[in-house]
Amino acid sequence: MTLMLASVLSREEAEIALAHGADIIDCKDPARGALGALPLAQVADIVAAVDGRRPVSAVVDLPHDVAHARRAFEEAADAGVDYVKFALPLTPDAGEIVAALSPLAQRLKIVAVLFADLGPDFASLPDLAAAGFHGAMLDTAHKGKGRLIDMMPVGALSEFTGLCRELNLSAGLAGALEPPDVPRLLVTGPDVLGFRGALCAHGDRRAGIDAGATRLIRDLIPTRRDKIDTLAAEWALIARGYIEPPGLNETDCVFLHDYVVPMEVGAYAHEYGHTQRVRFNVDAEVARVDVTDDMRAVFSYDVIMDAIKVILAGGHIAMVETIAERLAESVLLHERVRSVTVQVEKLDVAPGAVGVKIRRERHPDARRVKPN
Ligand SMILES: O=C[C@H](O)COP(=O)(O)O
Repeated sequence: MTLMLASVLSREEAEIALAHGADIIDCKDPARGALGALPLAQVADIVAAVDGRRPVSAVVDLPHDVAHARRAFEEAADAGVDYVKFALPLTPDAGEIVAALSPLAQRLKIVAVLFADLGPDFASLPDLAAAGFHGAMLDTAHKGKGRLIDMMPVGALSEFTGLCRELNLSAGLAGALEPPDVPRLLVTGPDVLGFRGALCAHGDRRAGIDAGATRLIRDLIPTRRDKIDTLAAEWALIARGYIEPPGLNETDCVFLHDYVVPMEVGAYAHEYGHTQRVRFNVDAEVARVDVTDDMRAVFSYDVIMDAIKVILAGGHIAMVETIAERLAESVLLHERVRSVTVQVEKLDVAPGAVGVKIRRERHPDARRVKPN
């Protein structure tokens, strides 16, 4: 289950985020860059306002002196937060700092933040796990210069969340995320999606948290159904195909046609070590919901394209059949998809195209029913 993290700078913003479904309240000062710490008194005030209704995280500016770094974390813990986030240094002594913070990991959930636009080194993830850290989060350092998915392809994001999963680290993704990014990033299986800008009016991370914007993000992230208690949430269930829309049983087709990418594919020895052109044609039969122009109801062709990119990021694949099966399975993960037809063709093997075309349906039992 992916959790929604909302970055706030006051108790008033924390109340809005809580009222509209945030799972984690993150204390951060957007006026101080990508990972600006709030004064401890403000953090303590937010903790008091939240009053245990949800976990609270806080950003700590990491002093480079290890003793001071440890003290900064202890002060955050004393303020009552559940998680502490800090920017993992890119300097050679990062491992030393991680090791020095390790003893604190017994009493505090520590999350190291890596920046997708600063050339993060995923090789540091095992050190974080060995130090007992709770998790790692990919964010963007230069706000206003693009979204996370602009800075790092979805295949690399999927690699990050996969590595974290293997290391039993919580995997967070953030970075100027916008509503259309949410279904695309859910495909990578993050434990946490973090937001500030998308929760604010007009996406301006330095404006205040906006109730409607926060509600939209909440509705885009599937939540435990036992928390569903509003018509809007029920409608979100309809949009995701958990329950049948009243009186509607038609489907729409969302497609991606003639998408040609260079890919390492083939079973012959001579097909290894280089790419060849592969063409994708995908038609997803999607349950129609009687709405327009609302992100909550969208099953986007982006999701199909991202699923292909995630498969590509996995390296050489011998059989086009394997590619087709994995792609169909990934697209069918989305509750609104009733069936999908996938055609995968190699274009450089013969004068024409060779490949496979499959059709897979959602298993009837897979359809969720509205909680009673
Ligand atoms: O961890 C969450 C960050 O505060 C994300 O902020 P942003 O959405 O403005 O990039």
